Amino acid sequence: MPITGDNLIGAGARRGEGETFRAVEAATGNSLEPAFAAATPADVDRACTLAAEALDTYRETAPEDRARFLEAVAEAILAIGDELIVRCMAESGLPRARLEGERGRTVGQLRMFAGVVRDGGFLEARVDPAQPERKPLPRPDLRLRQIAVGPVAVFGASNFPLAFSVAGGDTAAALAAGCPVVAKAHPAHPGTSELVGRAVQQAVKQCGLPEGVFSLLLDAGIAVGQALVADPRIAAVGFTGSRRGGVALMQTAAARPVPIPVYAEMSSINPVVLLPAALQSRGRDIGRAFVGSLTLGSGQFCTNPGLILAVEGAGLDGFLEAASAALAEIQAATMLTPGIHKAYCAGVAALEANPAVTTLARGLTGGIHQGQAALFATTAQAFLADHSLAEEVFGAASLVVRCPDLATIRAVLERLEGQLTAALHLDEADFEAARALLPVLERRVGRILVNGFGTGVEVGHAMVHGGPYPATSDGRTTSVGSLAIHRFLRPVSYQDLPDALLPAALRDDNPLKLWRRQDGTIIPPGA
Ligand SMILES: NC(=O)C1=CN([C@@H]2O[C@H](COP(=O)(O)OP(=O)(O)OC[C@H]3O[C@@H](n4cnc5c(N)ncnc54)[C@H](O)[C@@H]3O)[C@@H](O)[C@H]2O)C=CC1
Ligand SMILES: O=C(O)CCC(=O)C(=O)O
Repeated sequence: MPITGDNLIGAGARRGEGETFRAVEAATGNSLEPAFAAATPADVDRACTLAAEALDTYRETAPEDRARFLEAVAEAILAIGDELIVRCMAESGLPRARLEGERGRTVGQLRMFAGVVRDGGFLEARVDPAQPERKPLPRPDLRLRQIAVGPVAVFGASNFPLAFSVAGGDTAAALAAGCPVVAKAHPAHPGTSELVGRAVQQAVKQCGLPEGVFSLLLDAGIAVGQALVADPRIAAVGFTGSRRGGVALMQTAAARPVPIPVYAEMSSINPVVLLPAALQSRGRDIGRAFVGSLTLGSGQFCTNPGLILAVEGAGLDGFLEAASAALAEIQAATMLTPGIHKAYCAGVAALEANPAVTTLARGLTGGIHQGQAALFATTAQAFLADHSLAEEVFGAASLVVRCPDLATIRAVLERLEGQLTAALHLDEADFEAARALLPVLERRVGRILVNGFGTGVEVGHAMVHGGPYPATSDGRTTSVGSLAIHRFLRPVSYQDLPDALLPAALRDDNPLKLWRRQDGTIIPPGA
C-alpha cells in the first residue's frame, strides 16, 4: 500500500495545504519519504462535518453489523502485512517482535469490542413498566439505554504506534460505542498512521457505512489538534501523551461554549513497594525482574516502574546489588523520537545533579537517540522535601526511596499524585503490612498488582488502565479493556413512548435478545 502523505477525510485522500513534514527514522535521525502535508482548518471542518452526518446512521447500526465492522478493521490491519511492521520499526525504533505483539494486541482489542457490541450489555437496557394503578400517582413507563455521545477526537500516542494510536484502544472503544472517530496522527509515526488509517477507511467502505465514520488528520504542530477539540461537532476526546499536551487539551475542551470531556492518559511513576519479608527471601530475584520491566521498550511505557519504596536493611541491599548489576549490562536502546530522547537525558541529568540523589547504576552507553538506563536512590526525607523527585522521567530511569520504616512508606504513598499502577512485592508474612497500605493505594491508583510490575497491560473486561489525576484526566474510567466503551456513551430515558417509536433495545419483544434490568432485576431475554 503506497504511503502518500495525504489526510484521509471520509472516503477520500486529500493533500493538506498546511506545512509539510517528514517522518524521522528513530535510529538515525534521517528523514523518511514521503512528505506529509498538515491539514488545514477547512480539512478539520470537513472531517467533523462528515462525522456529524454519519452519527445518526452509525450509532443505530445493528450490533451484528457494527461488530462485523470492528472485525473488518482488524482484518484490514492484518492484511497490510509486513509493510506495516517495517514502516513502524523505522518510525518508532521499536523492535519487530514488540511491534508484531502490539499488532496482535491491536486486532485483539478490536475483536474484543466486537464481542462487547454483540453482547449488548453496554447498552444497559432498563425497563420500569408503567403502573397505571399506582396510588397516589400512576407510574409512567420508563425505559433507558446508553447512546453514543457523538464524534470523538482521538490523539494517537507516540509510544504505542499501533495499540494506542489510529486504530488503538480509544478508537476501538469509540467505534464500538457507535461514535464516528476523527483521529489526529502522532507526528512521530505518520506513515504507520496512514497505513492503519487506510485500513479503517477500507473497512468503512466494505461494510457500507457512511464515510464520515472515520477520518485521519495530520499535523506536526498543535493547530489541528486544537481546532479539532474546539470543533462544536466533537463530543469527547481520547488522548495518550504528555501531561502538558493533555492539560492543554482539557483547557481547550473546558473553554468551549459547550464543554466536552477529555479522557487523557498522562504521567505516572507507578510506585513499587518492596515489603520486608519478600525482600528478605527473594530481594535479588525481584531486583532482576524489576530491571526487565524498567528497561522494556527503552522504558517508554507509562506503566514503567519509576519509583521503588522499601525499608532499609539487608533485603533492600540485596535487591539493589542485583538490580544495579543487571542494569549495568542493559544495552542502550533507540528512543521513539529525538525530542523524547532529549527529554529523557534532561530528566536523568537533573537527578544526577540533585545533591540528595545517588546514582546507583547506569546501563551501557549507546549511539545518538539511544537511552541509557539509570537507577538512582534517595532518602524518604529528601523525597518528601523535593517535589521534583516525584516527576515522571519518561524512559528507563527509576528512583529508589530508602525508608526507615513502613509508616514512612505509607507517608510517601499518601503524598504521591494519582498513578496508573502500584505494585506490592510481598510474602505471606507481609500480608498485614500490605493490608494497611491497600486503602491508600486504592485512593491513589487505578490498578494494584502483587509480585509483578505494571508494564504490559492485559486487554480484558476487568482491566482498569486509568487512575486519579494526573495519571489521567478522569479517574472514573479506563482507556484499556471493555469498560473503556463507557467513556463514549450517555444514558437516555424514554418515558411513555409507544412501542413502535422505541429503539430496538427497549421494545417489548426485545428483538436484540438483551439481558435487561426490569424493575431493578436483571432478567434474561425471553423471560
Ligand atoms: N504517559 C504516557 O503514556 C506518555 C507520556 N509521554 C510523555 O510525553 C512526552 C512527549 O511525547 P509525545 O508523545 O510527543 O506527547 P505530546 O503530548 O507532546 O503529544 C501527543 C499528541 O498530542 C498533540 N499535542 C500535544 N500538545 C498539544 C496541544 N497543546 N494542543 C493540541 N495538540 C497537542 C501532539 O501533536 C501529538 O499528536 C514524552 O517525553 C513523555 O514525557 C509520551 C508518551 C506516552
Ligand atoms: O504497559 C502497557 O502495556 C501500556 C502502557 C501504556 O498505556 C503507555 O505506555 O501509554
